[in-house]
Order: sequence, then C-alpha cells, then structure tokens
Amino acid sequence: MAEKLTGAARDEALTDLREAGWAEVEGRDAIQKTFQFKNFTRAFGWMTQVAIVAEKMNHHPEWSNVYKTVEVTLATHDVDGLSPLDVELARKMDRLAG
Ligand SMILES: C[C@H](O)[C@H](O)[C@H]1CNC2=NC(N)=NC(=O)C2=N1
Repeated sequence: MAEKLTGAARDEALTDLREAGWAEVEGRDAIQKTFQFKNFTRAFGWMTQVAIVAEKMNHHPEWSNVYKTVEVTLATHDVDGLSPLDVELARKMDRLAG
C-alpha cells in the first residue's frame, strides 16, 4: 500500500509538479491540472492511453472531459492524501500529453 508523502520528499515533488502546471487543491490533500488538447480526438486519445497506464498502476485519476479539455485531480484514496503514486501518474500524464 502506498504511503502518504510528507516532509522534504513532498516539498520536492510539489515544486517539480508546480513547474509542470499542477496545483494543490484547496481544502484537500490532492493535486489538479487542466489539460488542453487540439481537439476532442486528441483529448480522448490521451485519456485512453492514461487509462491503460493507470490500470497497470492500479492507481486511478479523478477526471472529467469537455470537448478538448480534461480536468484531472490526483489523490491516493487509500491514504486520503498524496502518495508517490500520484507523483508518478502526474509525470506519466505530462509525458503522454507531449
Ligand atoms: C483495492 C484497490 O487496489 C484500491 O482501491 C486502489 C485502486 N485505485 C486507486 N486509485 C487512487 N487514486 N487511489 C487509491 O487509493 C486507489 N486504490
């Protein structure tokens, strides 16, 4: 089971993630990012790729899609907060978005 991110490791991860456009959710230990694509096909294609990765990790995003926009929130429900799995999934999402 994943462990909650704390201390220096958490600060370091959040610094990197902020640079990549992620932000902490207010009132909740979670991160969010809005991804914009060229069109719906690109957005949904990316979601499909991420879904396969997430299922392999057994770590699943909270997300919603409207046309070419995908709003993502990442948290580890099992620990009610951020864990290294969220950082890993965030980086994989960024990489797949190009
Ligand atoms: C039983 C199962 O392994 C767990 O519920 C997994 C599934 N996917 C998950 N996804 C996320 N984001 N957080 C979790 O804690 C989590 N737990």
